[in-house]
Amino acid sequence: MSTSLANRFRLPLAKTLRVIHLVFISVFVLTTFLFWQQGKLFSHGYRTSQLSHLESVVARIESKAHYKIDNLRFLKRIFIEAMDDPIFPGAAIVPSEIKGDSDSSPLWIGELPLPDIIAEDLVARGEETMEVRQELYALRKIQGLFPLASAENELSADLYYISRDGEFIVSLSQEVNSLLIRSYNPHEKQGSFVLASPLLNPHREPFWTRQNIATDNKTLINGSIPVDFGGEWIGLLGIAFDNQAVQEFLADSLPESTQSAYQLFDEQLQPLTGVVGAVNNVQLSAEQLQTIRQTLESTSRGTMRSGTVFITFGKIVGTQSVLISTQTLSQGLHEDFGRFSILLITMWVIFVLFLWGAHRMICRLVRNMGSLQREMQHHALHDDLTGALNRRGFFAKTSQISPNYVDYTLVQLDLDHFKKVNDVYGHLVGDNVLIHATRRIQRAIRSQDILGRIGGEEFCIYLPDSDLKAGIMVATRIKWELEASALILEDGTALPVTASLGVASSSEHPQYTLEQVQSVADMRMYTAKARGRNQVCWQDDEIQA
Ligand SMILES: Nc1nc2c(ncn2[C@@H]2O[C@H](COP(=O)(O)OP(=O)(O)OP(=O)(O)O)[C@@H](O)[C@H]2O)c(=O)[nH]1
Repeated sequence: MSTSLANRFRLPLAKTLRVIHLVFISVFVLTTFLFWQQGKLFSHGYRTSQLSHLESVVARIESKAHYKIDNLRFLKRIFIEAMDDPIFPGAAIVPSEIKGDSDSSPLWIGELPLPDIIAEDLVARGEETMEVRQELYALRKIQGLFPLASAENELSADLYYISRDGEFIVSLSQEVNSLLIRSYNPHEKQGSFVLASPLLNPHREPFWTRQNIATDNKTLINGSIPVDFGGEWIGLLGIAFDNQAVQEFLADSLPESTQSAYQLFDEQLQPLTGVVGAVNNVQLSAEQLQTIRQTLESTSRGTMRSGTVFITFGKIVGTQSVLISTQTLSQGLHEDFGRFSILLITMWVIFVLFLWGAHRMICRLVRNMGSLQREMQHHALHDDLTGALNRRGFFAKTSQISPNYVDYTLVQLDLDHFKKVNDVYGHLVGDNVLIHATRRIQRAIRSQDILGRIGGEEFCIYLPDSDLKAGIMVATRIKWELEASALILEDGTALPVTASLGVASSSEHPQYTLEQVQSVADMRMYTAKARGRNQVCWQDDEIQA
C-alpha cells in the first residue's frame, strides 16, 4: 500500500477554509464596489437634481424679472408716444398731486430734496414749462397702465419715474417714493440714474441696480430703463422692490414642498433676503461664502458639500444677484435620492449581514466536516479498545515510512493463553489485559517505533533504523516489561500477562517487502510459541526444529 491511506482521509481543512475566505472576501469586495458605484451614481444624480431645482428657481426669477422689464419697455413706448403727441387736458399746468395739496391718492407724489429746482418752482417760474408739462402729461397717460405691472398676485413692485430736466420723482407708493427720494441724488456719480446716461448706457438698455438705504437698513432693487425724447435723455422709468418684496418674490418662485432653504444674495454675497423654503439653521461661514464667490468667478452654477450640508448656488442673470440653497442631511433624506440612498445602504447592510452569516455557517460546516473526517480517519486507522493503530493503520503508516529506512526490524507479538483469560475471567477482563499489554509494550519501545494491534491478541512493532540485534533487544525488553507487571484484577488477583515474540529484520532479506518481513517475524513468533511461550525467537531454522 504505497499511497498513504491517511492522506486519502485527510481533509485539506486550512486550504478549504482559505478558499472559502477568499471567495467571501471577493464577493464582499465586488458587491461593496457595485454598491459604491451605485452610491456614486446616486450622489451624481442628487447633485444634478439639486442644481436643477436651483436652476428652476433661478429661471422663474429671471422670467419674472424679464416680465417686469418688458412692462417697462411697454410703458416707455407709451410714454414716448404721449410725449410726441401731447394733448393737454384743459388748462391744467401741474397735477394737484404734484403740488402736494392732496393726500387722497397714493399716486403721483412729487417731492424733491432740492428746493431750488423743485417741479412746482419750475412750473411757477414758467421755465421749461412745456417740457415739464409734456412729461407730466405722458406720465398721466401711463398712470393708468401702472397697475398692470403690479397687479394682484404679482410681485408688489413699484413703478417710478425720475425726470431729469424737471428733477422730480413720481411713484405708485408712498413708501417707495420716500425711499427713492432718500436714495436719489442727481449729483451722485453712481446709481441707477447715472447709469441711464447715454455715456454709460449708449444702447439704452434696461438694467438692474441696487441701492442701500442705510437709514432704514433696507435695500432697493431697481429695474430701470432710460427714457429719451427728441434725442435727449429726459428721464428714467423704473421698478423698485424692497427686501420684503424680493423675499416674497423668491418665496413665490420656489417649487412646492421644497426640501431646501433658499436665500438671495447680492454679488458681494451680502444677503438681500431672509431664508425661505424649508428653513434650516445652516449659517454659511465666511470661508464657504469665499469659496462660492471664487467658484462664481469662473462659472454661473456650482455645488459644494460641507459636512452633511449640501450647498447649491447660481447667479441670476441681469439682476446681479446670487441664489444659494442649503440642504441638511435630514432634509435630503426626505427627497427621492435620500430615500433611494437609505434603501441602498439598507440593502448593502442586509447583504453584508447575510454574507457574514453564510460565511460563518459554511466555515462551521467545513470545520465540523473536518473534525468528522478526522474522527473517521482515526476510527479507520486505530483500534478503539487499545488506541493503538489497527492492522490497516499499522500497514498504512509503516508502508509510508519504510522506504525512508534501509534497515528496519519487525517484532511480532502474541499474548499467551489469551483464550483462557477470556474463558476464565470473561471478555471484559480479556479487554483489560489487551489495554494493559498495549501500555506495557508502549513503555518498552521508543517514540519513533510504531505499534499496531494487527489481530485479536496479536501485535506488531515496527522499529525504524534498527537491525536484528536491536530488534532482539527491544523484543526482550517487551517480554520483561510484560512479565514484570501482572494485571491486578478487582478482587486483587494478580493476572500474569506474557507473550511470545518473533523478530525479523529487513537486513536479513533486503529484497523482501514489508509484508514478507512481517510473515518471517510471524513464523518466528509461532516458533516461540512452539518452544514453550514467553520468549523471543529470531531464527528460522528453529521453526523447522
Ligand atoms: N477479550 C477479548 N478477546 C479477544 C479479542 N480479540 C480476540 N480475542 C480472543 O483471543 C483469543 C485468542 O485465542 P487463541 O488464538 O486460541 O490464542 P491463545 O489462547 O492466546 O493461545 P496461544 O496464542 O496459543 O497462547 C480468542 O478466544 C479470541 O476470542 C478482544 O478484543 N477482546
